[in-house]
Amino acid sequence: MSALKGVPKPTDYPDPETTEHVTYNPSFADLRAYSSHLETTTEHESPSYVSEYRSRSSAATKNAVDDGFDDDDHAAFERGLDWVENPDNDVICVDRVVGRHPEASHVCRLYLPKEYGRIALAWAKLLEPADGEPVDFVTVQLPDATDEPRIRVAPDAGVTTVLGSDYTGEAKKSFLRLFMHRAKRRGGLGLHAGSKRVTLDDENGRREVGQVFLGLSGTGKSTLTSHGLWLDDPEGVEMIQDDVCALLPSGTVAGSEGGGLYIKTFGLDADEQPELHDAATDESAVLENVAVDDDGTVRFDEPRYGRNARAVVRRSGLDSSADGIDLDRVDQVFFITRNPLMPPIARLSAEQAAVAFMLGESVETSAGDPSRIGESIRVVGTNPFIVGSRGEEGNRFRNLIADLDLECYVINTGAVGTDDPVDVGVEETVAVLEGAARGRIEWERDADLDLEVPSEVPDIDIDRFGVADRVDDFEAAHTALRSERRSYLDRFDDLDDEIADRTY
Ligand SMILES: Nc1ncnc2c1ncn2[C@@H]1O[C@H](COP(=O)(O)OP(=O)(O)O)[C@@H](O)[C@H]1O
Ligand SMILES: C=C(OP(=O)(O)O)C(=O)O
Repeated sequence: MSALKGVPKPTDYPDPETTEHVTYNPSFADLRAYSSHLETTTEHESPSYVSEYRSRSSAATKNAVDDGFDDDDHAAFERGLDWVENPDNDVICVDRVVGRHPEASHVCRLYLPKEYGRIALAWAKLLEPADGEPVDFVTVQLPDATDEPRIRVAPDAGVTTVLGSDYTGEAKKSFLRLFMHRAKRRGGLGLHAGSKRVTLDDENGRREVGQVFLGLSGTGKSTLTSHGLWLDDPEGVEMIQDDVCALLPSGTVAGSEGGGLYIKTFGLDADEQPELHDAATDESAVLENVAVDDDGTVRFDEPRYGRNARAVVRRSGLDSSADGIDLDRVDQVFFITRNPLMPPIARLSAEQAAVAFMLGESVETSAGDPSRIGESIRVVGTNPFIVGSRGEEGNRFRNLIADLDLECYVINTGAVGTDDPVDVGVEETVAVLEGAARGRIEWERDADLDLEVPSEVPDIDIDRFGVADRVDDFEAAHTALRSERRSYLDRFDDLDDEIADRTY
């Protein structure tokens, strides 16, 4: 039993190099072997697993900054530490690095029971190996420790204990949450966002456009950052990062995961998303909660184990991956929404962008709370992993983008309209993004929405997506939405008034 009271520091955990019962940095092959009893091997020779927990347990997650910890919370850390220290346990420990930029790079250490090698395998493929630097973040994940999940995060110490959940996303997000927290402590901001670089060569000459996409889990960051926009050489797209970035005061958008992506696979279609489909059917992928028959046939179209089916795909297996994970310069920021009263794209002023950031309008997806799929939600920064004041987060976002000459847009990747809704499909969003990158969208003021919306987008019939035409009593719905937005923003005491005053 550890003598420690409270939250351990990373250095309080046993040294995996010298502790006999800890298997340190096993190979991918070994990690796979430890979970062979849980594996169905796919037709592509990749391993596939089914987990008991198939999404994050957000309601069971507390952090010491926002929630305040009592003895019970501290006991969760002691439980994790005791388990790692106990020589009777078969412990594996894997080190990885999150982030490559010198101002946003941290060594992460994950401890797990050996039989859950599959979690370490999937997670280790997302990140890059560490090179012996001191450890910054530690997570202990013990899926069988409790009947109900309990996830406790101590941001300043850099440690997380996950009890009772075997979902790989808990390990993944435990480190990314702290990566974002450290970026904020250093004057930047962690973003739940992906980034890409689009190279264009058209009548306006050769140029590169850096794009960043902020969105809630399951709303399109990976899909849109990985998509090649159907461009042909010498034009092209590079996926730089798909999930979490750090906006540094210099304007650089530093990436976090240098090894792979944790993509959603339900409905993954070879024609619609060729790059991701190829990567998910590569031997190097790790599948979770995907329908795989006993003979190894993979069925991405079947929600056999729920809709939050996932694959870890390697950047090396993804055609659109860039070598780097940092975007030196961002030109365009897209807020992904799923609010049915929003058009497929609207152009925002810098002040409206800070409003969009704060509103974080979306709907619940299978990655968040599967029991509430489709319900409207607001999450500041579309980032459920913020630690600390949300209002200050909005002020920081506005201050950081104020000096960068950015174009900001909100895009709706869900349905437009409530009474006669129409889905904005991936192909339509991709056309909108290509139009925005080339500067070929014609804009007009929409008096109903009080926003700038497209009158023309090359290759799609944008008139099909008129919001007011698809809502029976649009005026009443829009008035209610505006006042709801305003009272929501009023809840953030420390949000600067000039941001709240720009509510659209
Ligand atoms: N217009 C759209 N744009 C992006 N994704 C869409 C769109 N319509 C439907 N989808 C689906 O939504 C899901 C988005 O998941 P993903 O890209 O993994 O989200 P994230 O990376 O934000 O967690 C995919 O299953 C994708 O096929
Ligand atoms: C892993 C998760 O996040 P994302 O969908 O952003 O990959 C998750 O929320 O479970």
